[in-house]
Amino acid sequence: MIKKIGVLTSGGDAPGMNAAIRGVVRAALSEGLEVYGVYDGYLGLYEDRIEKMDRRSVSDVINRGGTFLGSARFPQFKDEAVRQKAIENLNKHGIEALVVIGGDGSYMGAKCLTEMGYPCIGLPGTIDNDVPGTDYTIGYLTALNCVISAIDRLRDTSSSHNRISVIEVMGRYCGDLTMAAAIAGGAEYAIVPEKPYDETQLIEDVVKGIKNGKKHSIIVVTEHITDVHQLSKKIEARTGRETRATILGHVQRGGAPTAFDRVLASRMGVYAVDLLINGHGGRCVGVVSGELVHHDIIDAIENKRRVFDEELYLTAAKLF
Ligand SMILES: Nc1ncnc2c1ncn2[C@@H]1O[C@H](COP(=O)(O)OP(=O)(O)O)[C@@H](O)[C@H]1O
Ligand SMILES: O=P(O)(O)OC[C@H]1O[C@](O)(COP(=O)(O)O)[C@@H](O)[C@@H]1O
Ligand SMILES: [Mg+2]
Repeated sequence: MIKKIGVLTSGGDAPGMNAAIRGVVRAALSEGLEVYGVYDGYLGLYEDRIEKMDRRSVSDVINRGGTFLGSARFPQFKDEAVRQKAIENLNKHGIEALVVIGGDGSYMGAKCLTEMGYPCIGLPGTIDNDVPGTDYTIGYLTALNCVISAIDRLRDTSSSHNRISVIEVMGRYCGDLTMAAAIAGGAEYAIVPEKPYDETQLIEDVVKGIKNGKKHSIIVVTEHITDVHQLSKKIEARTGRETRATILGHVQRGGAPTAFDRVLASRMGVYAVDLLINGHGGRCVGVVSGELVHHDIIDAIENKRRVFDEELYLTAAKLF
């Protein structure tokens, strides 16, 4: 049976990553395994910054946002020779399998290691909710709460000033955060990457809203679709209403994880260790309809697509 495992966090940090590391470390120790933490994701793996963890290593972290192990973007990991060095480092420590907590990019890294014969388990950790094979990623719902509270605040001031508010939300190329925040924040318009964007139509809809008596409007837009400052200027020019753009930025990534994310992360951490002691490597973990599931990581990346939630989209359309 497997005796030594490693754990790392990679890509953009997400609230609940600490709870997931803690789940992996404590479950592994409870099962009699040795567990090693890797600092700063694949970068630390390459640079051999690896330390043995004990139960106290993960004390006082369950409530903290971010990741105490650190994270990194390390594009060099796409290079096979770099990954080979990482595997050599793992072998040197006698670490037989690695739990990777991260988003779609980190999953690619874990898939590549698995293809090179080194077994990995992927846990979905990203605010973007863009990982295949799971309904929710660790950190998504915490970030969603943050976005909603920002929208609430912007609503207060934009309604006081009869202004239009354009709010840019993270998500990379996934509109889940935008869609859900728009519904929960009572926004008038949600612009997401999964649907065509028609700027002229949007501006005319805003004009129509004003004609129908709207005193202010909230438009929520996923990043990378348009320049929200330019869009605001165009809306202001067409409507004659003051319009302000707000890019929420990295505040969305921080803060204490919600109860849901702490529980989800803890469950997934324990589940990852269960998979490894039962001889499963090369898997990625998800939660589907409340149940934990695991998929082949290579198949999940090559063949599973994130399905856009049409029902949510249609619901939003009736509420705006
Ligand atoms: N195609 C790939 N092959 C190997 N490693 C990758 C690949 N894509 C991403 N990675 C690794 O995963 C890291 C995190 O990916 P990134 O997309 O930045 O964040 P996330 O995992 O949160 O989506 C990258 O910095 C890189 O080290
Ligand atoms: O922190 P950075 O490097 O500026 O990256 C910002 C990106 O990271 C995210 O916050 C999280 O994305 P990942 O989980 O893919 O890392 C995206 O929503 C955003 O586009
Ligand atoms: Mg990603």
